[in-house]
Amino acid sequence: MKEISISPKKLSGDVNIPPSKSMAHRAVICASLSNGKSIITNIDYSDDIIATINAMRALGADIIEEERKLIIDGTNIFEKDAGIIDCNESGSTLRFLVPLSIARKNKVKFLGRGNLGKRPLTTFYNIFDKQEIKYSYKEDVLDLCIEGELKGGEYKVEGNISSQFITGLLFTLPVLKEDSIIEITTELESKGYIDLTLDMLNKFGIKIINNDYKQFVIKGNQEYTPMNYRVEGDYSQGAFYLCADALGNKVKIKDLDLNSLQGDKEIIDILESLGAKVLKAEEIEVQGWELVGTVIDGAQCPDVIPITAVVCALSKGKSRIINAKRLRIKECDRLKAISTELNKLGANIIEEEDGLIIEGVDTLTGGKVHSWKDHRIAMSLAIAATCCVEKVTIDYAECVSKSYPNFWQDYERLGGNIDERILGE
Ligand SMILES: O=C(O)C1=C[C@@H](OP(=O)(O)O)[C@@H](O)[C@H](O)C1
Ligand SMILES: C=C(OP(=O)(O)O)C(=O)O
Repeated sequence: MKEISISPKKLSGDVNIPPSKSMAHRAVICASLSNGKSIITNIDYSDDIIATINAMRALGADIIEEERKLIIDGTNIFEKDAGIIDCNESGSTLRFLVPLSIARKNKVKFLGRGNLGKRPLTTFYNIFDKQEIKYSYKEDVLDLCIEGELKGGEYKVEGNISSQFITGLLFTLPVLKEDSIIEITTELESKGYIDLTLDMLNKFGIKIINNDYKQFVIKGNQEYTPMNYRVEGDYSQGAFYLCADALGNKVKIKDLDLNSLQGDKEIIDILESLGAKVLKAEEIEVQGWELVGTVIDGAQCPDVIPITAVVCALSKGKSRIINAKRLRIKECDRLKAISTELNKLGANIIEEEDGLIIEGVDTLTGGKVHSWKDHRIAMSLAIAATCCVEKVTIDYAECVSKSYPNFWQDYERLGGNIDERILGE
């Protein structure tokens, strides 16, 4: 276990935001399904992306790793039995690849770690029951065996548990023999992630009709065509620095596309609604000396809510975060985690069933906090530490490798004052 102690200090300088994890997952999957060679550049080898690369290899893709670049040939996809797919802690890898693994008759076992075995999969189990696909799983740890072949047709899927189920089906249904329709039975949350999926599919030659996110019409027998693609910067990670700036740090943020389809771009609107001034140029900067609490809807951008809570904790008056129930089924219960840990630092946050009520305070103190082994909680606490008057110590700091392996190096390069200690397990 790595413990990091941060002494109070503001961050300043330039940071290159790492490539979007969501877009990298999608590019690796689409390239692996293409008949021919694709080159995917600006790759960061985070734990989640490594899981997807290895999973696509297990399904038959040929993937060569070079420095920040992948050469992917999907010509032999589905030509061997998948065997074991280790998703590590990546919900995206699991939910994207469960349907894909049985696009052809297959017998496959999914393994994983951390909270992954506790995150919902019932949407897929309901489909398996309907299609008589054999499966067995263990409670709480991810150990899922599936045997069978997915058929096209009519799918009914809830929109408010995880958009990742829908993305998984959108990757898979075009390569089945039959045509398919997906009906979304409840209001769709995380819509931006479906946009990313549809956009990437379109780039790789797959056509899907989107009837206002209520219904997706998908022709079968389609073919993915290879292409070269550069992964753009990640708004979910950029959010940490945008929020840091709103709290008085001075970081210039590079490689965030202002025209991006990423749903987490909403962090810019959130900061503006709190009174921050966002300077939108090639390098984005935020100024925020008069932040005032407001109501923030988490339905479409769950991943930026923990860091948003840090900003609200230091904004004047009351903020409410609403429609954020899904944060409870991520790497940890993120509503509980962020409220508990920020309160240890002197914040005033009350947890509600599907959100948070945050009464702003003038300053945060310091002390020992728990990362809950969740990358987004650890990084949020590290940004909070830049506003604390005393030292902040964060445990299991290595968990950032799930999405941003160089986070602590970047933090230190920006002047962050950190001390590292390696302890036992
Ligand atoms: O499709 C994706 O890349 C993701 C979808 C979101 O999940 P939900 O749809 O479950 O909210 C998000 O939280 C996750 O980090 C990445
Ligand atoms: C929830 C996340 O990812 P995943 O669902 O892919 O595990 C995340 O990166 O915050």
